[in-house]
Amino acid sequence: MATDTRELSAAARARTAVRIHGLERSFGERKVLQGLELDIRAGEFVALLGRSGSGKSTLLRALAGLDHNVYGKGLLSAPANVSVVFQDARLLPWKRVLDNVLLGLTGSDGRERGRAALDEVGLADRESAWPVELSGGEQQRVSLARSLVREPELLLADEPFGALDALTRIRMHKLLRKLCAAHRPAVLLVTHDVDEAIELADRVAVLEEGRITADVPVELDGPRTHGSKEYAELRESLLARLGVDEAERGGHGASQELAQEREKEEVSA
Ligand SMILES: Nc1ncnc2c1ncn2[C@@H]1O[C@H](COP(=O)(O)OP(=O)(O)OP(=O)(O)O)[C@@H](O)[C@H]1O
Repeated sequence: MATDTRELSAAARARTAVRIHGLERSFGERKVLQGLELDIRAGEFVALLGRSGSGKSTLLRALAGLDHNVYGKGLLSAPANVSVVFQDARLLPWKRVLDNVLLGLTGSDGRERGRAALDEVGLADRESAWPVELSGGEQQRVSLARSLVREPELLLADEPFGALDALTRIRMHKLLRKLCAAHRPAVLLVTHDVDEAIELADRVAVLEEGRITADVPVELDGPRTHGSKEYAELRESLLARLGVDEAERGGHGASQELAQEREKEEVSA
């Protein structure tokens, strides 16, 4: 874990950043969110798992204020200062890297903050590059810098690493952990990857049939490596909850090579 952790006071940690109570959302006859309940405390990192079509992106869009048709007897309270990271970096191709980071940023110290954010994601020397000159992982790092330079109270991430290769993804996990430890936003990360959820989150929630049906704290001591019994038990229980059967389980991220790579990254963290 990063050493530059910004400690939140006990009072700040106890503050609820996101409160969702009885949220409903339908598309025509199809009820996607049905009385959903979820709270996220300030600085807390929650991963959201769920089968394809279970409504994860619908929930994220509602929280981001991008869905003006959320209705029903629901309560949704989220901070105004929200940043969103998507699976594709969504950089403007006609703007250089630093200008992409600065998009919409106000204040006289903008360029300085933008450069500092690029430095945090390891791209200080690429500020004048065009997006097309960057790899997919580098573009996603610019997208993270663009999100965090705004010091959001809430960071929403919709499968941000889904399009990256497995090794780049591991490195991005390490970077995201470092950035979150430094900036302490509340985070809601949508992912299909159970390992990603366990490695990054304080809590893992499962969305099924429009509701949160499991909300599990990740209480693993030490590095979250695949080798530990606790990790394996939590992974199994989440996969079972998602209805992934025995034959499908070893899959994503479980190869020996990736497990070793993860451990190397943990040791150097
Ligand atoms: N604008 C829309 N109009 C009609 N139906 C929609 C709309 N947006 C989402 N849906 C439907 O709502 C359901 C949930 O979609 P959503 O994108 O939230 O799922 P998801 O859990 O994010 O899926 P995935 O993991 O595949 O990305 C799906 O059945 C989808 O077809």
